[in-house]
Amino acid sequence: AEDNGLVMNYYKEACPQAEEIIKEQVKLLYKRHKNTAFSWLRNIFHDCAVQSCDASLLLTSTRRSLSEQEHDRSFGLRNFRYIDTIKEAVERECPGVVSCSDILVLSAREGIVSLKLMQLGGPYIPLKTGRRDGRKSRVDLLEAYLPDHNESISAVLDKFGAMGIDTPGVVALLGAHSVGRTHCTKLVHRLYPEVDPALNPEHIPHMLKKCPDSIPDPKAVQYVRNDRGTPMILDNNYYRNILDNKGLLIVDHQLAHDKRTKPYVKKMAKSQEYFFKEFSRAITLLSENNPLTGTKGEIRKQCSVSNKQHHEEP
Ligand code: HEM
Ligand SMILES: [Ca+2]
Ligand SMILES: [Ca+2]
Repeated sequence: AEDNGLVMNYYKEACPQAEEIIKEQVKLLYKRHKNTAFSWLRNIFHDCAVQSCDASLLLTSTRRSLSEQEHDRSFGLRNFRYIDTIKEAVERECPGVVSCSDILVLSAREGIVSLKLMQLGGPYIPLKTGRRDGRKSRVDLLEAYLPDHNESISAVLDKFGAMGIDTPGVVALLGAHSVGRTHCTKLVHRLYPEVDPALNPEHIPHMLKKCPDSIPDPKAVQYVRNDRGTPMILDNNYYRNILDNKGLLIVDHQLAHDKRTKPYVKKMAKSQEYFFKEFSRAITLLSENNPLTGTKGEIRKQCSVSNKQHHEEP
């Protein structure tokens, strides 16, 4: 990320209020729908890790192409319509200036603020801007970039390593699972036909109560909270959970047991400060993955459709 074309406060001339408007909108949305903060945090992973922070994630399906949102690894992503709310607020002030990819990245930063990171002594993460929006959804490439919930730690480290994110960075990013939820579809293989013996027996009754069916109705909203202790707070409780065998996903569990990652898990479980330091470093790296700058890409008018599509299908 030496010179990727991104700069601090890219919009200072063309739209000086941009970052403030995004901050205000994320705050207002959080007041009305707390779970929007989880979405902004998850979005930065699902967009930036898939080739580029180019807002490819935000494109919906068209006649010709399937959206990344429709992939099984995107299951549970939500609140996209509120990205439009933020974009519309920015467009009212400066039409056609601020990219959806910058909105996605900055909303993640503000979502992190809503999740109390700063109140706990964490930093306000300074992030560069100047990203432009891609024109295509990359569903065909998604599996090559986004690890699945049961992937090996080796594969996870490789995928993040390709973005320049090292082992402590990966361990810190998975700390995002200190908030939000996981649907039963991603968990039932650990409960049925028999309970995974690696799970903490104290955690099992709760999981069985929340996921009572071995084949959950995909339409029913059945889920377990990622961190029962502090579900709305981005803290280091995740690391204590996974060391205690209360990690929900196989990757969460493995993170606490693989010899490459375990030392960092222990360190982050002990030190909130160390977690915050690594987390903000890794979020910065993730946010700068392979951006489109200069004359590449476009500034989308509406985040869910590329500009060309916008004209073809009004
Ligand atoms: C190996 C990497 C990862 C895997 C396999 C993974 C997988 C998952 C899965 C399966 C869920 C549950 C979705 C659902 O059922 O609704 C989830 C939730 C979540 N993930 Fe990850 N994740 C990974 C890394 C990350 C990273 C790096 C971040 C952010 C920096 C992140 C943020 C979140 C958040 C905030 C939620 C809760 C979403 C909500 O409540 O709406 N994850 N993840
Ligand atoms: Ca992308
Ligand atoms: Ca928590």
